[in-house]
Amino acid sequence: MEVSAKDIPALTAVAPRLPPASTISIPYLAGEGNAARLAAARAVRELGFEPMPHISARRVASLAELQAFVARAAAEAGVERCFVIAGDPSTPKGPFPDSFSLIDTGVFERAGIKALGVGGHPEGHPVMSVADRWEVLERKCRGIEGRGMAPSIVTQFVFDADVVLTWLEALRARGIAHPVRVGVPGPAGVAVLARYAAMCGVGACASMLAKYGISIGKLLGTAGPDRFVDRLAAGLTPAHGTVSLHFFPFGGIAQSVGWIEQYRATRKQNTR
Ligand SMILES: NC(=O)C1=CN([C@@H]2O[C@H](COP(=O)(O)OP(=O)(O)OC[C@H]3O[C@@H](n4cnc5c(N)ncnc54)[C@H](O)[C@@H]3O)[C@@H](O)[C@H]2O)C=CC1
Ligand SMILES: Nc1nc(=O)c2c([nH]1)NC[C@@H]1CN(c3ccc(C(=O)N[C@@H](CCC(=O)O)C(=O)O)cc3)CN21
Repeated sequence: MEVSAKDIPALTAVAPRLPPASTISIPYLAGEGNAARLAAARAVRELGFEPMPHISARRVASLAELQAFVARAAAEAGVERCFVIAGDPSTPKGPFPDSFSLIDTGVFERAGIKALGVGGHPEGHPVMSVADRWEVLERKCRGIEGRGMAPSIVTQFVFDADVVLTWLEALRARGIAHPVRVGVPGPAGVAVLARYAAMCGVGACASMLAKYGISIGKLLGTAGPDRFVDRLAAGLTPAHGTVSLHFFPFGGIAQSVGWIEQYRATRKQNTR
């Protein structure tokens, strides 16, 4: 589950209902600085979860800033896993244009970080061709492994589970065997989901939205990932490797946790 600094009170409220040691991602939002994200990481640790701060390459001003952030995250919040991502700014703020340039500093393993997540893009990517995408993903994973850390992949959210299944097949066919967390939008109002899709550059045509359960004629309604998770669970085979979910709680933390509880209760046979 992804929880930003300002959502820590909401996480605290539902904490007893989440499995202990769940990984909680702390995204790098434009409005939240390093101090706020460090405080969030400490709070996540104190609640008994595993904090995974995101580092957005294009938002980091200097190597010194990166070193200080990772060192403090490790020392103050016991952080052992981070997620590296390029980030949306069209011009990098400092010396890091992409995720690989962060990995390549050596800062993470030197600070005792054990696992690094990178982004996957089942539906395509705003700036890279298909071939570049695979090459970049392989290079990032190799870089992480070469530095003695464990790579994992967290995908950008999509609305169509078939797109994810096809992408997973291509990923495994290329020999990339690392665990994947599939980004899934938690339940939210249809207009909210459409707004996040637009903000995050996620293509959401009517037929994909329909597969998620969103009908264009019902913009005032809400939609949850029931059909998406059903379809994904039905389509997954051992050949798809280790796959779990990463919730983007666009409709609120409590709503996503409530959805997970309800889904578990009604579809026990599909959960692992
Ligand atoms: N997968 C996910 O969960 C998330 C994805 N994103 C977005 O996905 C995009 C790609 O991130 P990564 O896969 O980490 O790429 P990356 O760091 O592996 O970079 C791959 C290539 O794309 C170029 N690039 C990346 N972002 C760019 C941008 N905003 N403007 C111009 N060129 C850019 C880089 O310079 C590099 O050549 C980012 O813009 C990021 O904001 C953001 C948050 C979460
Ligand atoms: N391209 C891209 N950039 C991202 O930053 C990003 C993704 N994709 N995909 C997955 C997550 C989702 N993320 C986001 C992006 C923006 C907000 C954000 O601005 N939230 C505002 C409310 C905006 C609104 O409701 O219109 C906030 O105050 O929380 C939150 C999470 C971060 N991640």
